[in-house]
Amino acid sequence: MTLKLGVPSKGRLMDKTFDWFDRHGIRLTRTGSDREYAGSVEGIAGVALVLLSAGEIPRELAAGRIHFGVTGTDLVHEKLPRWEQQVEEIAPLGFGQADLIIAVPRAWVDVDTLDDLDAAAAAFRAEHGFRLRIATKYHRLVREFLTDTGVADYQLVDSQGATEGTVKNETAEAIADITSTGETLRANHLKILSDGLVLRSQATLWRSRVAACEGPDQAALAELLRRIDH
Ligand SMILES: Nc1ncnc2c1ncn2[C@@H]1O[C@H](COP(=O)(O)OP(=O)(O)OP(=O)(O)O)[C@@H](O)[C@H]1O
Ligand SMILES: O=P(O)(O)OC[C@H]1O[C@H](OP(=O)(O)OP(=O)(O)O)[C@H](O)[C@@H]1O
Repeated sequence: MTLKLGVPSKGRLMDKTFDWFDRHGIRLTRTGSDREYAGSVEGIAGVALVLLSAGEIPRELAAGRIHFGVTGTDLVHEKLPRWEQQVEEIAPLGFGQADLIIAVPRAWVDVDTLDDLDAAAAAFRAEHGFRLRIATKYHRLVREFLTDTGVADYQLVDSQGATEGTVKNETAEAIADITSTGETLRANHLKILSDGLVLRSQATLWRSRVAACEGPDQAALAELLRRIDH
């Protein structure tokens, strides 16, 4: 069976992933029109490129529909329960670094730590009759983190994008999202809690443990692992 390599189909991760494989003697290219999600692999036989949304690559790996895939640590940890059983981390790629953090309005001068947030959440509930809302798309990771750190009186509200805007829009009081330069947080008058780092993420090459059993082309597999020094 052709060895299938899943790569983000657009944006910052796609270009840097192509560069990374190029440095390892494997040339990935998009083919067809700008809009067509088709690609080719040169420099190694028996490998096919599958262009996918970064957010869907964890699921495709877990289902065994791709043998290898590139996506962020954050997306694998969020989307795959017990991810270690489903995928193997082959190599961090050194780009796409982002921190998943908890942030609150800068104007909350008394709230700098998770303990402060816990106290603020209890006070918020007493005053407003509903739980303080934290907007995020990282439901599993944030819930686990807040449980482990003892923050209780909150609710998660789903935000699939522009999460930092939810506080200004009054659909949430706090957020949990990834940050890289910190500019989006600053522009939206938010500050990171001093102990509010949930996860450090970067783009990573993963191997499906499920697809490994389903017989990819062994020569292609050996050659790919040799090229990436694994
Ligand atoms: N500002 C950023 N700097 C560096 N990495 C980032 C940044 N924002 C997101 N990332 C990383 O890029 C990866 C893809 O993020 P995201 O889910 O936002 O993808 P997307 O570009 O919206 O793609 P899609 O909608 O197709 O899934 C994630 O692993 C994330 O950690
Ligand atoms: O710390 P910074 O360098 O400012 O980057 C952080 C921003 O980048 C990502 O958003 P993206 O551009 O993917 O848009 P989205 O929020 O609509 O997903 C992330 O969700 C933050 O909003």
